[in-house]
Amino acid sequence: MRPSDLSTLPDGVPEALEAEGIEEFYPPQTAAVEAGVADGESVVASVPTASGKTLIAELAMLSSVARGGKALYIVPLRALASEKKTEFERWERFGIDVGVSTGNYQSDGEWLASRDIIVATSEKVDSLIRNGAPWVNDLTCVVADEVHLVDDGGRGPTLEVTLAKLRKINRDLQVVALSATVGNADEVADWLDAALVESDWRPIELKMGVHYGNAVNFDDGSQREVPVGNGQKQTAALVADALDEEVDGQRGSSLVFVSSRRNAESAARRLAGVTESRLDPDEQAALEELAADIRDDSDTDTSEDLADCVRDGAAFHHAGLSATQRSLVEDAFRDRLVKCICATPTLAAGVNTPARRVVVRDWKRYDGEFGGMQPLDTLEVHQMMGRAGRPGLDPYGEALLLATDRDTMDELFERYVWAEPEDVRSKLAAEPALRTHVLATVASGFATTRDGLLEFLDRTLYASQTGDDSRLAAVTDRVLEYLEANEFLERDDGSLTATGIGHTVSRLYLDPMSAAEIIDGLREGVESDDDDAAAAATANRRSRAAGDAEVPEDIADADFVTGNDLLDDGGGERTDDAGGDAEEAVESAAAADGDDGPTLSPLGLYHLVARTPDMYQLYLKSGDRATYEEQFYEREAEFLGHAPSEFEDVAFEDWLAALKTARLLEDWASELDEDTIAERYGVGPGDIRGKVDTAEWLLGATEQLANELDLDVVLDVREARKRVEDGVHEELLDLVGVRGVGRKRARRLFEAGIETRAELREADKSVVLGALRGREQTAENVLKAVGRQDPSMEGVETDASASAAATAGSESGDDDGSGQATFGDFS
Ligand SMILES: Nc1ncnc2c1ncn2[C@@H]1O[C@H](COP(=O)(O)OP(=O)(O)OP(=O)(O)O)[C@@H](O)[C@H]1O
Repeated sequence: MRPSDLSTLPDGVPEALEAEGIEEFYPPQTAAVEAGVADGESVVASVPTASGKTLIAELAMLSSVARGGKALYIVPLRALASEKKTEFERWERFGIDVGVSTGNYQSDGEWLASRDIIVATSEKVDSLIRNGAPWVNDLTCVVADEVHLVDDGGRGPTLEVTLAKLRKINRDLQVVALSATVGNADEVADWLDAALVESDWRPIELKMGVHYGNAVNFDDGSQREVPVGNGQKQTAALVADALDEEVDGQRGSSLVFVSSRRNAESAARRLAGVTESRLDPDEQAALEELAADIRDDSDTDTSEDLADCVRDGAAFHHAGLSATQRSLVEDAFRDRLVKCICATPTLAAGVNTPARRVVVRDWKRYDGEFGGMQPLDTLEVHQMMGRAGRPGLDPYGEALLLATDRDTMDELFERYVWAEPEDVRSKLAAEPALRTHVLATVASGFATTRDGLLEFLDRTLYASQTGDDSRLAAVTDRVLEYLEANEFLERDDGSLTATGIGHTVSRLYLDPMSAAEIIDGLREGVESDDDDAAAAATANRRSRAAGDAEVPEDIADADFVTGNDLLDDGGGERTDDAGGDAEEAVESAAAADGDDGPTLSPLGLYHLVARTPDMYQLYLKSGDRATYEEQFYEREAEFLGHAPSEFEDVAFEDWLAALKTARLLEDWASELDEDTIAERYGVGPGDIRGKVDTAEWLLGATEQLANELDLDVVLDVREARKRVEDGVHEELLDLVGVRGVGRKRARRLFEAGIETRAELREADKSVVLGALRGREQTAENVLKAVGRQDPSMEGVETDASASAAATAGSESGDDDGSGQATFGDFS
């Protein structure tokens, strides 16, 4: 079957598809068309990676739009949202408007309402529904990408409930769910009342095998000799072997999956030795440039390490990298410039980075629940393996595991090569998931009674899988009690109503437990301020719920698909749609808040939001406990709420971990440079941005809660929020991160008229940066160096005043923390 055989697509689209090289549909695509995907029928497609799932979704969406409808494409990661948007934008020349809505891209409701295809994360869609986005009612087609992630305990329930809500809003909705090959795709199809397209077909052969001794043993019984030299590691031998084999003039690139960030970094450093010796001069020159771009993006040790590896043709990839660095690495790998990436499993979660050879080096991870290292799920390993084989580039893909003894080789064949992936199981019947979704379901009017609520939950995968709703009912009842006790819901004769504050919590996209913690902390702060802040802070200690158990340091860095990455990526989505007029209300409350000055310290507020379940706290590493215990006693009077005693071990550690996170935010707000923050807290630039984004969102929510509850602390909260926000002004974002330019220096450059990275490049960067750093340099010289003399800068310091600024700089925390002169204070 060919695109031109379809009469449902908008005019011109079939020809455009054929011009792109899609002359015949792949077999799973033909099966989906036969199941009615282009005629408005719901379909679940459970097929291997790279087998053309996106086109199945496009056929559904484009046909739906051609019939006058509107389509929504739900992605699991923000990074994927922009990737998909760019992909779909090629349809704009046929009059199809594409929009994206994620935390990063704020798009107003009306503009989104005018789009034909909207791409969004599931959290964003959930938030849009909670905030009553009217266009949601007009949807005719919804695509759920990577639907097997409903199995994820953290984010799965949001996708599950969101699909249930969308289907309740619009009974005729076409649902197209794209899934990896899983054990029970039929159950997912049953749940969605969809036809099932299931297939093992792939456009490129995927050979799976295990390297043991001096050879790879493949699933088809064949062997490939890959000797491991003396002192060499198996991974290095395999990466070298792929690179040394030219097929159609192309050498093979490799993707190596490891269990933690630290492992990714050290493996990349080692493998850089393998790739470096195989680069040609053109590649070397291009990689030098790429390394410079990576250094330009951020000023931390992580960036430095990454740039060093990239210069030699290898890279690491994990959540500690900034978004820009991640995409630079991904693009260079796709362009075959970077020959090898060592990645944590996040990279397997859909971002399009195929390689000829995939090596799953670490197949165990630390599991706090079961203790010790546990094998990864088959599904997860299959997702990593599925990255092997680049369509159109490689004749085949190879996915390899490593064994150092025969028993392990047998185990790996059993567990991953021969095994079928696990079933997808709903994770909805857990209190943390239901706490937030029950409140939102009632607040947005999807249910008004307990029975109505249970009936709604009956539409979920959980209900359809278990057929027994007693557990769901039991957890729901416990959650209802919790929500009532915290005054988010009222129950009267079986009817359920969200309170005013309950509505706000739902719209703000807060976990009700975060909201309860924040409200308690604020109230406590107001009361203890009335009494005596210092005395009250030490009184009334009580135990808090158990937090994270101690985790070995290296393991604490591990970031798996089900862990920090996904949650950081979407969990902290901001809901600017909520309470559009709240800003105004806060203004008036602030005006009425006639305080003489702040009564709650920013650190106290950072700590308050850092201990909510919506913030992923920093871990305490070895040696941290003593540091933060000391700070705990020094800053005790600033904490809001009841601190646990040091004898309550787990709760106390949890409190200290929140203090560490709060201290990072405090350092950020005081404009300490990124490099020093990264080193002090043992984090990467991506982590810093993640914490800051989440804190901004939570402090904004705290401000609205304080206002709504009429607590006399609105100004304090606003002050704390602004400090975090002003850590980097929007206008400075482009400059911050250029190597050697922290936030303070960016401001100086901005004031001197250099407002963008491009302008900085145009100017002689080394001269400018030299001037920024040098003790002898004056502002005047800097301006001269960049060929500008802004009249508003008249009267900038002379040499003498600059050296005075240098001395002051060392006290007030200048940009690089070295006490050297920046270029004085123009303002
Ligand atoms: N019928 C076809 N003929 C030729 N090429 C195709 C066809 N369908 C899809 N492709 C191409 O195959 C590649 C892989 O497709 P796609 O990215 O949609 O796979 P996928 O199943 O979504 O993969 P993943 O699971 O990795 O997200 C793309 O480059 C796409 O353009």
